Amino acid sequence: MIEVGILGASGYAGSELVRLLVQREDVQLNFLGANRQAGSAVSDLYPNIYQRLIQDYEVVDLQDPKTFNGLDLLFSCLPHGQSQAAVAQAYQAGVRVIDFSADYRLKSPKTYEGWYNTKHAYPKLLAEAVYGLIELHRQAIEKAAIIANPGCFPTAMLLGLAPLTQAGLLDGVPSIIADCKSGLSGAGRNLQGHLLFTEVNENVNPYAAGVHRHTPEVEEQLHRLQGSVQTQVNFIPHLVPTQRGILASLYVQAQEPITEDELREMYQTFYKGASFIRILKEGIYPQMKAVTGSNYVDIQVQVNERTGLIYIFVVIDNLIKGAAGQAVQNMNVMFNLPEETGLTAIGLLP
Ligand SMILES: NC(=O)C1=CN([C@@H]2O[C@H](COP(=O)(O)OP(=O)(O)OC[C@H]3O[C@@H](n4cnc5c(N)ncnc54)[C@H](OP(=O)(O)O)[C@@H]3O)[C@@H](O)[C@H]2O)C=CC1
Ligand SMILES: CC(=O)N[C@@H](CCC(=O)OP(=O)(O)O)C(=O)O
Repeated sequence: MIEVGILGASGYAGSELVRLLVQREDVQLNFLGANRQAGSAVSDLYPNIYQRLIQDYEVVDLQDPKTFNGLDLLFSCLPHGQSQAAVAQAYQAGVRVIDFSADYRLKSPKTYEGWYNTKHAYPKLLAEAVYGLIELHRQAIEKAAIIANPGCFPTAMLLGLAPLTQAGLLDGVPSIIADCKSGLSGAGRNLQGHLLFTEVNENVNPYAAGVHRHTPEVEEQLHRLQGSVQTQVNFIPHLVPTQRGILASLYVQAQEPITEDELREMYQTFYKGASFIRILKEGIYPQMKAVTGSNYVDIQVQVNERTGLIYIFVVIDNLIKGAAGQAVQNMNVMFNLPEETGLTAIGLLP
């Protein structure tokens, strides 16, 4: 039995994690932490899991050593900034932790402070954290004490760009365009900004173009693959009126000729054995809906021989592969379980 505790269980990402874990016989939920929702019943807030959970959300005191008694793993689904101390306390108590926030994703405290306008109080711990993208860092994840679960947009962008980068096809490319769309649950339950139905329904708009905080996260990972600081990412997120889902459309100027068949084969080879990556057949474009409710990642590649541009399209469910599903995948690998355990549901379509 894996005994886990969840902080931020009442949020969208945390509740998706609860939904995935209550269906597991080999996982025990020791506590479900919350802030404003503390004291309310889980099933009042999330009636979809009504019959499974009768416990209430609670305020979790991480200063109390009893909190960590018997705990094998802490999930922190807190907002960035709030997670820093929680992760450090779990680490100091010898409990492994998976952090959903961005607090431990960047290796440089200076970069973190620059993009998040928050000082990092535990800069030494950044070296301990493993970036939890299993398709790239499996071996380190197996042994990790701290997992920095990747951001939802970076998950889609990096899975789309990794094969190309690994093959050296991004070398010498000064910049790429990452045109991304996200559903509304990406903003969390505690509504950031003006996500009123009347404003977002039947509407699409870009935001934070070129200045979104996921930019350094993607660049840092790409540069690790490139072996040096090279390609810059123009990341332009858009809000679309879906509940869930991310579509990343990535545009890269090819430096040398490559055919679409060669490119597709390169992706198939790179992701051979990757349980959740589906490289689609020629002519089929990925759709958000096809992965909604699942941990799958659908990818298509295309070469425009006229313009020399490579197109890569990636879809994920932001709350599953972009958050809770990826975290469960990491947990499975950390505890020597088959990676797919509890994650094999397929998407909901229509
Ligand atoms: N939504 C998404 O698609 C994704 C989210 N993430 C990351 O996951 C984390 C959670 O995001 P999300 O679920 O969307 O956000 P929500 O706003 O929906 O949830 C935030 C959670 O944190 C709790 N919380 C906030 N402040 C405190 C505090 N001071 N003490 C204790 N609990 C607190 C809230 O409790 P309460 O509601 O009771 O106040 C709630 O449970 C973030 O770091 C986010 O960046 C990562 C990938 C994708
Ligand atoms: C639609 C929307 O608002 N999305 C959020 C994504 C937030 C998120 O989930 O952040 P992490 O993945 O870094 O944890 C945003 O753009 O800020």
